[in-house]
Amino acid sequence: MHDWLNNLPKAELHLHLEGSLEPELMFRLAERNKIALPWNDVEALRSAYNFGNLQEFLDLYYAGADVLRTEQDFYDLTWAYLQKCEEQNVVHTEPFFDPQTHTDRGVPFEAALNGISAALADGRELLGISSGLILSFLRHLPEEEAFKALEQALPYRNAFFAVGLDSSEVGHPPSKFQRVFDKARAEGFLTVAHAGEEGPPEYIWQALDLLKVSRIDHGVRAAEDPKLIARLIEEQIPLTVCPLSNTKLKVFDDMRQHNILDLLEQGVKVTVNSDDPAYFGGYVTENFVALHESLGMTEEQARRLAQNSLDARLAY
Ligand SMILES: Nc1ncnc2[nH]cnc12
Ligand SMILES: [Zn+2]
Repeated sequence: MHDWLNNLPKAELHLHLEGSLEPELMFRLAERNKIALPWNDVEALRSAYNFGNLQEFLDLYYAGADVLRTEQDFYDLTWAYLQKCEEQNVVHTEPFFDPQTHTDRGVPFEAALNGISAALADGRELLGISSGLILSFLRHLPEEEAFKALEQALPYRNAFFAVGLDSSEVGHPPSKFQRVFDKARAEGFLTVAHAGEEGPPEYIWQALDLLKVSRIDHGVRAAEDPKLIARLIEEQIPLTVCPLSNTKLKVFDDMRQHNILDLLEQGVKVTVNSDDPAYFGGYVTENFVALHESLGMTEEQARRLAQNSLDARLAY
């Protein structure tokens, strides 16, 4: 069923590696690392995946990420995701990696990065999937902490092509990170940022004007500001939209209310992505299927969305 959507060649431009941690792998890593999880089994964990907003999800997501301890763990996580990409004809991916989630728990930056980088290299060689990694700062922490994460990354400059901004959005505007983004750009990084997921259109303006981003992650609340929509169309700034995420986190109550196809028809360069597929009910193909089933996305629209994702790649 829906092979035509699965078979479309596509890129994924909004994927948190830690969000691809499937419950089965979480339990396997917990056992391997002798960590007690607060859930009895995979079913109990899955039944906790009911979120009222972004923060409720993040609390569980950071708890789950605690099973990631060794280089091998990060390799296994990334490799499992790449195998999904192969199954779904995702030919290119630009995942986020949040080092602070791990270094703050005592996991060495190098262990995490080496595991991820080795899997991405194998993905290139064995699966033919091209990729580029985005170093993403946690916006609920102070800007100084983001500076430290950037400093840690500089010896591995070539492992990353961009920096990003994620975690709790409301109350943590892009302006809080202007200086660290200035520094990252001076070091030659491109920039992207989550904005307009739960936060207001003003945060999208700030991401564009202060952080000089090449893409907006989510951005669906831009629809509330016609001037902003005009700018996104004029400059063809891509939005990495994540439909299943948006309904799971109640940005939209129901998929039938999602605005991605309206934005597409207005001329906004929207793309389809999975965000945290292990938590939100599916990878890229499942997101396309949801748009087809709930919004009546046509084959022509699906092709345009897939082409947008290839056009919006930043890493080569
Ligand atoms: N949807 C999301 N928004 C912000 N930060 C995140 N980190 C992981 N998923 C996220
Ligand atoms: Zn995200």
